[in-house]
Amino acid sequence: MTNVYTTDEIARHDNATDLWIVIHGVVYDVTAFHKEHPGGEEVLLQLAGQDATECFENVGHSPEAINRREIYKIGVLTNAASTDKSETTSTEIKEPTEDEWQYQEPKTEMQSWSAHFIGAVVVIYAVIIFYWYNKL
Ligand code: HEM
Repeated sequence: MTNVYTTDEIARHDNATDLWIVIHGVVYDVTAFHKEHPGGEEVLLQLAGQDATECFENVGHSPEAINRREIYKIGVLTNAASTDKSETTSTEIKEPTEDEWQYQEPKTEMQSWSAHFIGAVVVIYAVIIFYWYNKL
């Protein structure tokens, strides 16, 4: 069964000899890894015992880094701690799916098919105007 941790519990693992971080609600023990982290040990030390999701995503880690992350997974963050402060005794927390762990590109307002459609209309108009001018 997956281990479930509270933010308070995770916060206790905040140093070089005991270093946990949270990414997308998943808890990683990177004690053994932080010294060999290609991005430097400092960044991981600064976020020790905390949620490192934003930093992890901002860097735009490679798929290799995302896969490597799995080696250090030790459990998940309890929903009670991440969403609200209410007490819960349930340990049956849904494990995030592979999709939830992957970095998702922010959804743009305009879907790509409509962008292509508008692009095509602009091109058609440009061709019509071009021929129209050449006929004059
Ligand atoms: C278990 C967690 C992590 C793993 C396994 C990991 C792994 C890696 C790997 C393999 C790279 C080399 C580049 C790449 O393949 O993308 C890298 C680079 C880097 N990482 Fe991480 N990383 C983790 C967490 C973090 C966090 C939480 C931060 C932010 C605080 C961070 C910041 C960076 C930076 C700044 C680089 C350098 C990027 C560059 O040079 O372009 N990493 N990491």
